[in-house]
Amino acid sequence: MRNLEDELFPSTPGKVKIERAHAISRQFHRCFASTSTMFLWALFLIALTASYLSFQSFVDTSSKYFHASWGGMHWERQIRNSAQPRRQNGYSVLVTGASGFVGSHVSLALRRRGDGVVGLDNFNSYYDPSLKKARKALLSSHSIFIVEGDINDSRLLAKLFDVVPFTHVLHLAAQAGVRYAIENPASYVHSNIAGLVTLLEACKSADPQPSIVWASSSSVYGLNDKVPFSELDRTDQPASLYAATKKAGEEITHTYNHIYGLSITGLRFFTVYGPWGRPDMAYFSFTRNILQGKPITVYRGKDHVDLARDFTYIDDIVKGCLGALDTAEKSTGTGGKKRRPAQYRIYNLGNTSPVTVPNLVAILERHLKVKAKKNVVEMPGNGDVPFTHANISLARAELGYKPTTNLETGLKKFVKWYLSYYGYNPRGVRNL
Ligand SMILES: O=C(O)[C@H]1O[C@H](OP(=O)(O)OP(=O)(O)OC[C@H]2O[C@@H](n3ccc(=O)[nH]c3=O)[C@H](O)[C@@H]2O)[C@H](O)[C@@H](O)[C@H]1O
Repeated sequence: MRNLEDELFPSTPGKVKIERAHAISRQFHRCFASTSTMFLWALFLIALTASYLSFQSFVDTSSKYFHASWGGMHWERQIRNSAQPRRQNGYSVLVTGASGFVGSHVSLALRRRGDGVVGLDNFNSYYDPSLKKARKALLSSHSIFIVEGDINDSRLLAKLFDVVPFTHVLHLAAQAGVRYAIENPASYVHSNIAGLVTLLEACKSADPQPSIVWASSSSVYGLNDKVPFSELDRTDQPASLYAATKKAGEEITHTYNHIYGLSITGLRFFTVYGPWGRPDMAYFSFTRNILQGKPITVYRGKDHVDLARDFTYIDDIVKGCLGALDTAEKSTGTGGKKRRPAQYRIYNLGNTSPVTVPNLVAILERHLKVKAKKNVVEMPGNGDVPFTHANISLARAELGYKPTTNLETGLKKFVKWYLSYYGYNPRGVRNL
């Protein structure tokens, strides 16, 4: 009986050697053949994986592209229409942050007098984006088109300047809020530094270069205690990262003015308030809480001194912005080089009459006809300054800036708007 070994190795010795040799060689070939097959399979799999990955990245990139809310002939037509001035020698203004508080007001004012306006806004969720969408709808009803995009998107900016020879850029897009900088410092660097530089790069390369008017802040005066704050006062002691990024913006814009001939006007806004305002600001959140019967926190300075702000009404700020745009000279650069020195200006846009925070609350109580539940606490060390007070002589002389609305009147208008927008609904949800 042949055992298993016999089966494998036949009994003839000589033949065995030969057979064995053939068997080994066959096995070797089989083995080699299977190794090379495996190798080929492995190669095939690697190639498949690689092509899958590159396809995925293509899909990612293109989906980013295809899903971007900008681009295409229809989009370009909307941009051109919106940028078209309706008056002789009217401007074509790119307004960044156009769905923001100040941005929406100035855009409407520009449109009303016949200038062309294209808005740019990223609709971030720092505060309720539905308010920004509502402002967008308002602008849209006045034929102002707002591009949904970020000032950090250099391709988008290049495209916008490619489609429209903007005469002016009103740069209001920013991460606002003094105290939020403690929670999210990176957002300030992203918008107020990186975003600003990306925008200035686009402006510097644009042909023609636009004139730039942009929002700095009263917060740059920081710990300065010489009042009222004048543009000549020191601004090297910021109390918050917000203030530091705005101060950095003033230095950065100076550099672009110096090297590339961009015409620059920086406006230091003093606590702007009014209808369609920012829900994160004290007058707005106090109103909401008072109406909802919730307590409000009122900060107080050292030695029980009340905090005070030079609250400035939005319509006055709008006039200041228009004055700055109207007196802005043309930029002097081309092809990334300046041909001669360009205009560089900084102005305070305040109200010149500071009001204490308890006084602000008292005015709101009167207009709302509701008593506030106040929690008075020591001002936390989170970036606040005890007071602001603008000297506006320069803006008055050079921009024709003349604020006319006091806090009493301005808050009355704000409360009227607030109640019509949100209704009396105690939850503060908009009644549609
Ligand atoms: O001029 C500016 O450049 C800045 O103005 C605004 O900052 P501020 O002047 O700090 O306004 P805002 O927050 O309304 O606080 C007002 C007062 O209420 C006090 N305050 C605030 C909140 C609170 O809960 N309690 C309170 O007492 C608070 O201590 C303060 O005394 C913009 O937000 C900012 O983006 C920037 O534009």
